[in-house]
Amino acid sequence: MQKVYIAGHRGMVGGAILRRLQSRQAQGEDLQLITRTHAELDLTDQAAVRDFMQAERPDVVILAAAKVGGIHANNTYPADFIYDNLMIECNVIHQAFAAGVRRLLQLGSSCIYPREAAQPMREDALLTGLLEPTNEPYAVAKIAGIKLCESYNRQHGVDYRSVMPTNLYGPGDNFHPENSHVLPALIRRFHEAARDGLDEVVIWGTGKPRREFLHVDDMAEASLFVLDLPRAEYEANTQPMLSHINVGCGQDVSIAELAALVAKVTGFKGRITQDPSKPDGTMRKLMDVSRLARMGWTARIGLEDGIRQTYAWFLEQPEHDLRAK
Ligand SMILES: NC(=O)C1=CN([C@@H]2O[C@H](COP(=O)(O)OP(=O)(O)OC[C@H]3O[C@@H](n4cnc5c(N)ncnc54)[C@H](OP(=O)(O)O)[C@@H]3O)[C@@H](O)[C@H]2O)C=CC1
Ligand SMILES: C[C@H]1O[C@H](OP(=O)(O)OP(=O)(O)OC[C@H]2O[C@@H](n3cnc4c(=O)[nH]c(N)nc43)[C@H](O)[C@@H]2O)[C@@H](O)[C@@H](O)C1=O
Repeated sequence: MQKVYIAGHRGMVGGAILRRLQSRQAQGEDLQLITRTHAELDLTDQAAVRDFMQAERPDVVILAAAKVGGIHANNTYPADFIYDNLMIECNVIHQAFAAGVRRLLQLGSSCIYPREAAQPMREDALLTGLLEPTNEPYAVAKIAGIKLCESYNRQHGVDYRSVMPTNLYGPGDNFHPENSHVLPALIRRFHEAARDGLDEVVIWGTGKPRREFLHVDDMAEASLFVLDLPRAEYEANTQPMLSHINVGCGQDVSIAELAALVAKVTGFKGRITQDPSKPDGTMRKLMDVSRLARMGWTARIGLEDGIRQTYAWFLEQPEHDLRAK
């Protein structure tokens, strides 16, 4: 029996990972799944995390809890983004180690790479240049997460792994009108405009930045694929001080193209205009996913199909479940 703690199981990614593990359980895999809500266990509280890890002593930890948000939230609450994420990573990774956890997977983000990184961005672009200012505090915390794992591996011989997802979307996303990422924000805005018969939808920035979008079910599958790799295979494909693995689909679209796609899916027929007073952020961040492809995993869910499935899910949710208040 393996005892697996999923931190952040009520979030978009943690929820998708939990569903996959529950379906494995249902198929007979001998797993014990441990979860705590944010209200039950604040991961920024060192003593609470220590007590929890000592009491539960999981075999495996999946760290999918983080302070997460789009460009506006990152730019508006930089102290929350750096403090919460550093504290969560330090507490979960150190206290997991102290409780004897040998294997851990933590989730970073494609924003760890320099703003001007060569495209597509390879893992070895890390720490080669300046970061994008709109999310630098969050990115610094996410880089610290990678370095924490590598340092515990090097000093203590544990097996702590890192995956770096591109921009994610899907069921369970945050549809808040200001603090969310672009895809849920546009699904909500275009849906409401179509519903209310508006003739214009405004998108932030110039529409020219390009982003790569991965469906959360692909992300959950990739996370467990990386977690389940035999240690020798993980180590053969990474380096002790360059141990993270990019996760993406390998294709990007401009924000203007994305808006047109969301308009099509939601049935909005009016004009799409831009608000250039809002930040564009990084102009392009396309992942080089060849490391993960060599190891045997590639994405399956296409963008239009993924948006259609997410929109269908969105339509089924009561307003209060969309984190949109
Ligand atoms: N969404 C995206 O586009 C991307 C996400 N990632 C990474 O993937 C991971 C998962 O993100 P995602 O699922 O989208 O985010 P969500 O916001 O959907 O989920 C994060 C979860 O973490 C919990 N959490 C936050 N702070 C604490 C805390 N102090 N104590 C306990 N729990 C806490 C949240 O609970 P509550 O809501 O109650 O605060 C929430 O359930 C994160 O590491 C994120 O950085 C990386 C790239 C892109
Ligand atoms: C995952 C990733 O997410 C963030 O980085 P980002 O990719 O810049 O995030 P975003 O999804 O918010 O925006 C993408 C682009 O889209 C444009 N855009 C248009 N209209 C809306 C809109 O309505 N909302 C939002 N949020 N953006 C919009 C927006 O102006 C930008 O050009 C960081 O948290 C970072 O730390 C991180 O890891």
